[in-house]
Amino acid sequence: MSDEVLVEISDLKVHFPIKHGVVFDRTIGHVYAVDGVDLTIHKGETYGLVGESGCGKSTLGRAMLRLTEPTSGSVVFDGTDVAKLKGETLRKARRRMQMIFQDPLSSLDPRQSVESILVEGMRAHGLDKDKESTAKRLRELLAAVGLPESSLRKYPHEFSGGQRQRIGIARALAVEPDLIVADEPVSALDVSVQAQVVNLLEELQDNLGLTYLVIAHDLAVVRHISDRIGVMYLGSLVEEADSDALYEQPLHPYTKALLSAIPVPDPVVEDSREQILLAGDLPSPANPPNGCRFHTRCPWKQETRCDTERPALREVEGAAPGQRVACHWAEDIRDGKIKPHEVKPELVETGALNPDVPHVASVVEAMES
Ligand SMILES: Nc1ncnc2c1ncn2[C@@H]1O[C@H](COP(=O)(O)OP(=O)(O)OP(=O)(O)O)[C@@H](O)[C@H]1O
Repeated sequence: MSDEVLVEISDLKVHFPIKHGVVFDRTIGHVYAVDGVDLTIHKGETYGLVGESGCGKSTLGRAMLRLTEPTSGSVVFDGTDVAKLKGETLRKARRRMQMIFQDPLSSLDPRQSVESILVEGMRAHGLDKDKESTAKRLRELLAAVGLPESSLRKYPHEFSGGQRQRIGIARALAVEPDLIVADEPVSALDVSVQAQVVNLLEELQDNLGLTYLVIAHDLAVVRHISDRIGVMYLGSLVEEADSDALYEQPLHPYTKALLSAIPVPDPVVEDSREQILLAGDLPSPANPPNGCRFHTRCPWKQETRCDTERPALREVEGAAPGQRVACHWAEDIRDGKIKPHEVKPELVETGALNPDVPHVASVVEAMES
């Protein structure tokens, strides 16, 4: 990873209008899917974006690539503001930023052969110069993702889930991108296959100098491949840090809760660990709470600052270099000066935060073996 910045996102907002009415389509509100995100990705790094379903991760990824139009803010890619690009310049910039999706079957056209899928993007960007060099490139792409040459004549339904994801990766690579946004790239795959695809992504990054934004709700997967991690909650980043620092000393109550839901394989350690339970459901992004968005579920919530003042993402003394947190009380919570409130058992609602226990443990094991 270099110090050179590839993507700089500033105060990015994506608000989807909520329409109502049969004759007149009135806007009666907005879904604040992304609501003021600042984020920097360096060349060659893997930035992991985590958070519960619905917190705005995919929308942020899509807005970065301008597949979704941002409401405001800027996305500067390699020195150029993507939001200002039009026509040919936008098309050129898009070649350099590709996306891999969660469900390769629905993102690959079932009527197209693998050859046609791979050539399509190359053709759109004028990279299929002549028959011979295109054939050579197709062979290289398949070799890079570990598929046999015979795959070219086959159709998506003839492959397994893991193989289809390899086709999706080859399709992204076909246009020689610099940045790949991988939206839940392995969550639809079997555990053993997940590790293979994650390892392939890492290998490709080493060989081709790619930069990744990996979106996932599964912290185990993100930890393994990310250099840095951003934790999202209701449209904004609540914490950002180097991967190891985030796991060793999480500062935001939401990050602590997410991490405490990951099981540790050692039962003695597991029993002695603090389990942070969150009260209540994730609020609707159409009606986010005032002040700190997390205050309705936070075990450390303090009157009245948390309900009224939205905390900025900031550095905290004594934290790891580059670690930033959006909590008014991060130091006091870390130093034990503020104790968590007791959560009434009937209010406890951890479903969304409680990953499937054996699943997460086995992914980690498979990746470490
Ligand atoms: N095109 C759209 N129009 C209206 N609302 C949308 C649109 N796309 C997403 N949303 C809403 O924006 C919010 C954020 O969605 P998003 O898909 O970005 O979240 P996510 O964190 O990626 O979740 P998931 O993992 O379930 O995809 C959700 O409430 C979603 O319903």
